[in-house]
Amino acid sequence: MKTKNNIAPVLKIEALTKSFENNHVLKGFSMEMYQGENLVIMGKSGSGKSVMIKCLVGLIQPDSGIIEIMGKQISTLSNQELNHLRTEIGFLFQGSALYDSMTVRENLEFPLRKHKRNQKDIQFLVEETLDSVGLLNAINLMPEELSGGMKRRVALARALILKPKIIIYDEPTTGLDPITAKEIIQLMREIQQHYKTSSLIITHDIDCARVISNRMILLIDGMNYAEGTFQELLNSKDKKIQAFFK
Ligand SMILES: Nc1ncnc2c1ncn2[C@@H]1O[C@H](COP(=O)(O)OP(=O)(O)OP(=O)(O)O)[C@@H](O)[C@H]1O
Repeated sequence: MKTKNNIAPVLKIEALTKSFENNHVLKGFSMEMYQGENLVIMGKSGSGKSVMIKCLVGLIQPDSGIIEIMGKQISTLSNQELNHLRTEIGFLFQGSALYDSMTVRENLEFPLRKHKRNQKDIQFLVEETLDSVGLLNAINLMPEELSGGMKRRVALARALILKPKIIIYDEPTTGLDPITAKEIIQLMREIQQHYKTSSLIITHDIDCARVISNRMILLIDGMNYAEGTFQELLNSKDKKIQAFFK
């Protein structure tokens, strides 16, 4: 396997293509992500970020290309192996997507049920994870009783509860006021330090990208058009790159 400084990537995408009829969305997108890094992917609306994530987690089939997660090529895995691999990945989707009819505790218990843990372990994990997002006191509340920022924290706790090696954040600050967005970004940084996860962050929020990214990739015209640190990309003279920072 190709490595950088002898470290294998936790995630590797090579020459990914996906079209919907004449709409060629991904045209050979490649990237690598390494353990412990916060990698931000930016791209204009409709550039194919969600399509890329769906390919990554096996929700849609790419037309061609290779995806490796922790050294495993996902197209070669059985459903059972794929399901197991998915437990190593946490997701924070747009809009939080909590179950409205369940309490915070039940929302967090839900992903654990499938994994045959005993009630005592479940209770411990739920409380530990809620504490790590600063919301232990909200454990018995219903989602409708939470603010937007609290909902996002609970969703983050749910993404973390199986202690994933990779977390995928899809627009983590969308719909939040600037102060709450800053709090969520700060929490993402703390979580990365505490759990040593690798984070793939899809965002339009340039402030979020500046604060959180160790490295960024710009998805333009279906390709990995540019990658580098925030500062490197900010200093670029390329007009397509500059457009992101205006
Ligand atoms: N299931 C599908 N069938 C047909 N076209 C699709 C499908 N899913 C996505 N597309 C098309 O693929 C393109 C990329 O969509 P995608 O949702 O990945 O964009 P995005 O970069 O995530 O945008 P946004 O930032 O607005 O969320 C769009 O033109 C979209 O219409």
